[in-house]
Amino acid sequence: MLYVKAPAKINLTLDVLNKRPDGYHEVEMIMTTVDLADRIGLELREDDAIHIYSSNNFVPNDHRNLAYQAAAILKERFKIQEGVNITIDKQVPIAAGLAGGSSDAAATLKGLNDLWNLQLTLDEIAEIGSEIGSDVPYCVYGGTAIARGRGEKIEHIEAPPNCWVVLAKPSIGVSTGSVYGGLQLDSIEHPDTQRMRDAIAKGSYEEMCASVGNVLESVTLKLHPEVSSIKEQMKRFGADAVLMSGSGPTVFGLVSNETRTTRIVNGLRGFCDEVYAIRMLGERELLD
Ligand SMILES: C[C@@](CO)(OP(=O)(O)O)[C@H](O)COP(=O)(O)OP(=O)(O)OC[C@H]1O[C@@H](n2ccc(N)nc2=O)[C@H](O)[C@@H]1O
Ligand SMILES: Nc1ncnc2c1ncn2[C@@H]1O[C@H](COP(=O)(O)OP(=O)(O)O)[C@@H](O)[C@H]1O
Repeated sequence: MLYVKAPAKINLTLDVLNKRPDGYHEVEMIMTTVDLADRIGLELREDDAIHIYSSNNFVPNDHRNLAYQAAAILKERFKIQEGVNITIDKQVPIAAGLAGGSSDAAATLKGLNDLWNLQLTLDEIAEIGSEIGSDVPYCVYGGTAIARGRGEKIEHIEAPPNCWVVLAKPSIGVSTGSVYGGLQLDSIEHPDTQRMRDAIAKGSYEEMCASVGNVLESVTLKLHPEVSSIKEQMKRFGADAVLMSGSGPTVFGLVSNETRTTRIVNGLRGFCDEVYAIRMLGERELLD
């Protein structure tokens, strides 16, 4: 069995520039990997089948699973006669704005590239990943990056200043498509992506905290007011910056010290079922 890590991401910024004729939105967003990951197990089968196993009942076990789609696309493109058992040890909250499914797909592509000896480069794997979902190419590389286009054009940047990240996921799932669909393009308050980029380049934690922003936040907050109260609680307990990740509903808080991190986690436990205190993992080479 080959095991591959599939880490979650958070969006430090997420801006939407316009809506494209193909229905997708042109984005500009800074993403960074955090230290919370699914573990994907890959085991080849002699027959032609792809089987998904997961102890989490919310993980689809058929073609709807993005890891299944990753295996299917490689099998078809490279005419592979073998099948594969894919075991997903789910640690990343589902439908949360943390790219868990996309990261599972990316890890499956990378693992099968090795097992089937396909000798694809990371760029080639990312290109194939873009057919599965907009976030998959970023997940193939991991680390810290600016994503553009519909999310698939990746520019790597340096890691942000390290800090604690508190994640709080309310027990609702959010559909990414309906959040993008609910966006009022003429009344967007754009985050300052360049300011975030400069803050990261300077290694300034304070500037980074002052520059977070996500245009999808107001859409999800309207649909799910509980996200708003989690944001308020996180601020009240002392996070230095608080933002929703991706299309939500997970809220993350950035915190510079451990004592305050513990206080925030304890404070949130009464309000929210899923709370995690983790670290940023913004360097690509730390991922394996
Ligand atoms: C919002 C973000 C931010 O990182 O992440 P999540 O909240 O999913 O983690 C991403 O843009 C999500 O990427 P991903 O989840 O891969 O989206 P896809 O499967 O490609 O698309 C799902 C749906 O979202 C909408 N969509 C997605 C990406 C984009 N740039 N414009 C869009 O309008 C489309 O309606 C599409 O049908
Ligand atoms: N491997 C997977 N893990 C989790 N969800 C998956 C997976 N494959 C497909 N899905 C489906 O994709 C949807 C979005 O899941 P996920 O990738 O966790 O969220 P997000 O895109 O918000 O980060 C879920 O509703 C789930 O049914």
